[in-house]
Amino acid sequence: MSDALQLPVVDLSSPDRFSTANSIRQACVDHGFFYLVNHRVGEDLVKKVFEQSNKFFSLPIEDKMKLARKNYRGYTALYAEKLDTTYLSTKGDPKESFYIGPLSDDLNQWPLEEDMPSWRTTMETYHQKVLSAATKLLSLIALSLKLEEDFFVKVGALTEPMAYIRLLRYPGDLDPSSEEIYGASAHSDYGTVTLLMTDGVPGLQICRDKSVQPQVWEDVASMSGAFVVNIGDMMERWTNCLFRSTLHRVLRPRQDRYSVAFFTNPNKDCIVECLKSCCSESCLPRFPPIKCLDYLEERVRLTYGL
Ligand SMILES: O=C(O)CCC(=O)C(=O)O
Ligand SMILES: [Fe+2]
Repeated sequence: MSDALQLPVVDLSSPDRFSTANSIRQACVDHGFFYLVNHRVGEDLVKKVFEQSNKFFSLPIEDKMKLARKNYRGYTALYAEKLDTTYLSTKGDPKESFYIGPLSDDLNQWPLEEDMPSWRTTMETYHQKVLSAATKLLSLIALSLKLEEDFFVKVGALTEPMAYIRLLRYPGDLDPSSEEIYGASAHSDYGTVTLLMTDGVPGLQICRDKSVQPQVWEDVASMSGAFVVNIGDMMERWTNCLFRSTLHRVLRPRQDRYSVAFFTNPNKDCIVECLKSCCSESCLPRFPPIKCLDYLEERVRLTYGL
């Protein structure tokens, strides 16, 4: 991994907001991916989330299946998801995951308190902290697009946003002869921004230009303590492809790999439509306006082959 790609670094706590906004713009135009540092999500909390995640995935499969995914929350077993929906031959991705959605409703599923006493509070705290980092980041993204800082607040995106934690485990001990090469097959994320933490085991790759064939894939180096942030498809639609929703995938690891993704999707009724600053007579909107929930439901349906 010595020649792995180093991404641009964005400092979320820098007092110079305009210069930070400029570096975000550059990173989103060039890569659609960057490292986020000084995000104020404590190291101890991140460590606890990985410990609790490890503990949950170590449970017997029967126990995990008691919390099987409902209403987009809960456990998905190995091979349940196929992120590359264009790839017809494989059975699904060899990873297991657990989703925790907005804390404001009662739809989340939690392991029994007596089995995992600090699970729920750890995940709830992480949800709140990362959402607040994402909210701050979105205000800088608004600035970077020459919009008012509170643009995403004003369009309702941040009123009860559909924000999800996805805990992930990619097993390292799969049958070496099995056909899957990828732990997570090639995909782009659906929402505005994703904030990813990993345990440092390599595997993440990005394809910077999805229109060039054959595709060129580059390894992404992890940076201890930093989030790897990437732009999702709704932000790509908002910016009329100025900001890229970059294709990425995860190679099947040689040892167990754990990661925690945080997907920031707008409020379910928020309309995502081309920003005025991103279109002109010579650069027409490439996508029609969509309602966030309709768009997400369609993407999730394809991922699960429903
Ligand atoms: O596990 C990773 O490093 C990436 C996960 C990912 O891309 C996703 O869950 O959308
Ligand atoms: Fe992803």
